[in-house]
Amino acid sequence: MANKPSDTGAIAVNGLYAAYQRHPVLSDISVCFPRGEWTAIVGPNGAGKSTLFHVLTGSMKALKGEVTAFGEPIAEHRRAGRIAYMAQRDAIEWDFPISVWETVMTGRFGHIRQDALWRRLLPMRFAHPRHHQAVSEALDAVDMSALAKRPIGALSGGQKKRVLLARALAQQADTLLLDEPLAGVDPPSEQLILDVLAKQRQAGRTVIMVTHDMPGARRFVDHVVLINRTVRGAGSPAEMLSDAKLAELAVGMSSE
Ligand SMILES: Nc1ncnc2c1ncn2[C@@H]1O[C@H](COP(=O)(O)OP(=O)(O)OP(=O)(O)O)[C@@H](O)[C@H]1O
Repeated sequence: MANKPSDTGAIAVNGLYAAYQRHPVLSDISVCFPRGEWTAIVGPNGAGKSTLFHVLTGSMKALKGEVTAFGEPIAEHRRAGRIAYMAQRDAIEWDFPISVWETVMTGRFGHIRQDALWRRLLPMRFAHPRHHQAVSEALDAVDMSALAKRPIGALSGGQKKRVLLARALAQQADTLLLDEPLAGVDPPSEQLILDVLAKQRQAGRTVIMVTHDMPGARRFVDHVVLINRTVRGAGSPAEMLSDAKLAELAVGMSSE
């Protein structure tokens, strides 16, 4: 049974509909992502998982419905830089001639916007020391400090994922939205990313990730939301990730 939206959630979605042109993708999504917990969003290809993130991040407008974060409209929460988003790897132009450090620094833009005007006009290397500190900590967390000066086009697939994660971490947001952070990475990078996310959760952050990695989800997350165009279930990993439940999800049947 899908859980009902409530103010106790980091993010509460109520009666959400979304479509591309006239093609409906999300229908009557009502779900609550518990605060301070690590949630996996699971569903088959084309189920609308990324689309839900597009709505939560404000890059796509819902047709209908309401989304709140910590009890306030999510747009306010976003404006205050309290939601970080890690897109899928192909959302970035990797041939763009910028370094790993500069890419991670772009995660600070929400905070830099609040700096004094004279500081904002300076080149990025003169940004306030707290932004440098946040970038250094994020690069350390994903073990990429040694490659800080490397052009992003010269990274491996797993390194690119780590850079995207570091950019999200550099935002120092209280909620992390991660679209397939484990896709296409080798086992050491996967372990590192899972460890980083476990630490974020221990630090009290709310972590919400889309994943197809069932073993990782079973081992690590607190909560699972099943989506196939609408919410097909929400609950513990043991309950939601059983073979029977996943088989139902794949064919789009409701388990309720
Ligand atoms: N920009 C777009 N224009 C039109 N249709 C789109 C667009 N983006 C996605 N879609 C369609 O919307 C549906 C949901 O896509 P979405 O990317 O949200 O699914 P997903 O669950 O994230 O899938 P995957 O696991 O494959 O990443 C799919 O049928 C997809 O083809």
